Amino acid sequence: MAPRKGPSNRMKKQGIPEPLDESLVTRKRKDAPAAAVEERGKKRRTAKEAPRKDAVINGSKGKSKGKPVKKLAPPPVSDDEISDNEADAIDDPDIMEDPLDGVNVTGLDALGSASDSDEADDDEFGESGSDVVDSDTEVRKAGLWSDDEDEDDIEEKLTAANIEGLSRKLDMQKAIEEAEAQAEMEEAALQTNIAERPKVLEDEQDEDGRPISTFAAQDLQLLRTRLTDTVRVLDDFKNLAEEGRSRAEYRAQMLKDICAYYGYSEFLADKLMNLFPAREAFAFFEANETPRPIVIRTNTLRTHRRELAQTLINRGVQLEPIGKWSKVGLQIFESQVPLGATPEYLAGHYILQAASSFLPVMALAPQEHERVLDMAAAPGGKTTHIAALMKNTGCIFANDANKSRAKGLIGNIHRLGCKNTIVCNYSALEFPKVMGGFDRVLLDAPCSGTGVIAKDASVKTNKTEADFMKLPHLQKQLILAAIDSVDHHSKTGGYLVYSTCSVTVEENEQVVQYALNKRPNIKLVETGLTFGKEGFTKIGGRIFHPSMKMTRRYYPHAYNVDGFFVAKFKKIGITPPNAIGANGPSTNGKVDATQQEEYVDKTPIVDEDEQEESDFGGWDEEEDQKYMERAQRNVLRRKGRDPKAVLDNPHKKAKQGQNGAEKTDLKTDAQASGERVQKAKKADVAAQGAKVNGGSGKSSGAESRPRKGNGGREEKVR
Ligand SMILES: C[S@@+](CC[C@H](N)C(=O)[O-])C[C@H]1O[C@@H](n2cnc3c(N)ncnc32)[C@H](O)[C@@H]1O
Repeated sequence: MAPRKGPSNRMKKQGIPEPLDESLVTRKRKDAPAAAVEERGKKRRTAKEAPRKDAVINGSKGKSKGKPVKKLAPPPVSDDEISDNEADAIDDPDIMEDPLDGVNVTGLDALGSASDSDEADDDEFGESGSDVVDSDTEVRKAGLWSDDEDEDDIEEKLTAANIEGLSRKLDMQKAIEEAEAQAEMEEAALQTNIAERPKVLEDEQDEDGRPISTFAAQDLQLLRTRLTDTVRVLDDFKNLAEEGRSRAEYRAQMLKDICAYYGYSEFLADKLMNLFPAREAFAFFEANETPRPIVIRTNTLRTHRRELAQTLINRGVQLEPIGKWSKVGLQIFESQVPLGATPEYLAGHYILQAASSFLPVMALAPQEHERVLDMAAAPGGKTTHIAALMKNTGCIFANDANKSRAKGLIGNIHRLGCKNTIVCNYSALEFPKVMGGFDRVLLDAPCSGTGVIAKDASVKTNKTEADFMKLPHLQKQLILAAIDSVDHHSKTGGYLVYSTCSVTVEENEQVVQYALNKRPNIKLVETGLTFGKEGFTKIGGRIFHPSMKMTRRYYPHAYNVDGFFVAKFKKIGITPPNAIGANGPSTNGKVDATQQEEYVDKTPIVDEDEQEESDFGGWDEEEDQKYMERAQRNVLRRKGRDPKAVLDNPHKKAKQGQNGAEKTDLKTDAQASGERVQKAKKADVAAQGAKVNGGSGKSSGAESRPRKGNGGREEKVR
C-alpha cells in the first residue's frame, strides 16, 4: 500500500481533542488540487526543518541527529485477513489493517482511569503513565518506565532507544503549532474578506429547491471554504444567515458539499449529519479522513505491558501507554519492524487491536471462573481479552456464524494462549437453543461500520437504505437471543454487553430500546467506562428511555478512537411467558425451581410480526414501515416514475395479495432483498436446527413441545 500523505492521526494521542480547528485538518481527498498538495508538502518540510529538541528530552543531544531515518516496516499483518465475503456488511473494528505511516507524534490525554477489572495487576507504567506524552524527560522516565529505582539503567537505555520517536514528536508538535498559527492567520484573513454574512447559497435552485453550485466539485479549495462558511452560518444562524434564507437551505448546501468533498452517498451523509450539530458533523467527517492510532493490546496471559514495551522498544518500536483508561494498551508511533511478524507477536504477547475495541470487554468486566458467551466473536480480539481478564479460568464460548472467520478466531485463541475457550460456529440466533445460562454475554454485533470509515472508506458509498433495515433487524433478533442466553440467577454476573462499531441510531439506541420493550426483565446499567458520550434519549423526533443515558457513544473526532457504541444490561428476572422469542438456560446445571416455571421457547427468532407495542413501542414497526415506504418512493423516483401516481394506482392495489403484500414489481430493492434474507434465514435456521440435532433433519422438538408453565398448552411458535 502506498504510504499515506501528510501527518496521520495515528500520531495523535487518543484523547479529547481541541475544539474544531480547521487548521488541524491536514488530509484532504486524494484528488485534492496540486495547490493543496503543495501546501501539505510545505508543512512536512517545515516539520523536517524544525530544530530538534533532543537535548531537552534527555540531555543526549545529537544522539539521534543525523541518524538515517530507517525505512518503515511493512504494514502490520492483520489478524483479520480471513475476512472475506463479510466485508460488505459486517465490519470488524478490531484489527488494524493499515500500514504504519511516517513519523508519529503528539500528546495523549488520559481519558480516565482503568477500571479495577482491566487487568489492574498489569499496571507496570504506574499512575503517571499518561503523563509520558509530555516532552519533559523526567516525567517520561518516571511515568513510562518504572518507579523501581533498581532499574534505572534499563530505563536509561529504553529512553534512549525511544529517543528518535520522541524527537520526532517534538518536531511534529512544532510543525502543528506552526500550521495552527498559519491557519489562524488564514482564518482571520477569511473573516475580514468575507462580508459579515457569508454568501454561501447560490440564487439559482434545482427543481427540488436546492441551490445549484456555480463551481465544479473538483474545486476542492472553494468547496472547503464554502463548507466552513456554511458551518459557521449554521453555528450562528441568527447573525450570519443571509436574509430570507432558511436553515434548511444551508443544511442542504452543507449536505451537498459534504458529499462532493468527502465522497459520501447523500443517503449516508444525511444520516450521519443528523447525529450532530453542524460544526460537530464537520469534525466527524473530517476525522473520518485520517486513520486512528495503531494500538496493540498486551496479552496478560503471556506477558506484562512493561516487559512487552521494553522488548518492542529494543526492536525499534516507538510506543507509549495508551492512556490511563487502559492498563494493557500501547499506542505505536513508529516501527522499524513489521508489528504483525515480530517474535513477540508470533508468541502471542500482543494483538493489534483498535483502542475502542477494548471498551465492550471492559464494560463486560468478566470475572474469574465465570461462564461467558461471546456471540459474534471472530476474529477474537474481544474473546482473547475476555480470556485474559478471566486469567484463563472459567469457560468462554466463542461463537461466530462465519466459518472462515471462525478459523481465524481459533488461530488467535491459540496464539494468545487462551485455554478456557471453546469455539463454535452457529448463527447466534440459535443460542438459547444451543445453550444458555451464561454469567455474561457479549454481543459485538455485525454492523454497518459507520464508526470505522477511516479504516474502510467503501462504507461511504456502499451502504444503502436496505442495509439500515436489514442490519437493525438482525441486531434486534440477536439481542433478544443474547438476553435469553444470560442466567439472571448468576451469583457473580447476569450481564449482557451490546456493542457495535457503528454510530447510527438505528443500530444502537433503537436496538437497545427494542430490547427494553421486548424484555421487561432487563435494565440498562452503567458501563463503568470512564469516558464516552451518553447515548441519545431523544433524537430526530424519537424518544428513548431515560436510562439510555447510561449507554456510551464514541466518536473519532471526540476521542480519536473508532466510532463505537456500548450498552450494558443486567438481567433481573425471568422472561415473561408473553415475551417474543426465546429464553432458555438449562444446560449449565443451574436450573432451579423458578426456572422450571419459566417460559422456555427455544425457537430461533425469525420474525417479528406479532410484536405488541409498549410505552416506547410502536416506533420500531411503524418506523420500519415508514422507511420501507420511503425507500419504495425513492426507488420509483430513481426509475423516473411518480410514486404518487404508481402507489395510489387502484390497479396496483388490486394486485396486492390477501395479506397486503405487494405482488407487483413495486417492491423496493430493500424489500426484495429483505425477503430474500428472511427466506434464506429460515432455511438456514432449519438447516442448523438439523445440525444441532445430530443432522437428523428433525427440529429440536421445542417447536412441538408444550411449553413449561403453560399448563401443557401449545405456545404459538413463529
Ligand atoms: C463486529 S464482528 C465481531 C468482532 C469480534 N467480536 C472481535 O472482537 O474480534 C461481527 C461478527 O459477527 C459475525 N456474525 C454475523 N452474523 C452472525 C450471526 N447471525 N451469528 C453469529 N455471528 C454472526 C460475523 O461473522 C463477524 O465476525
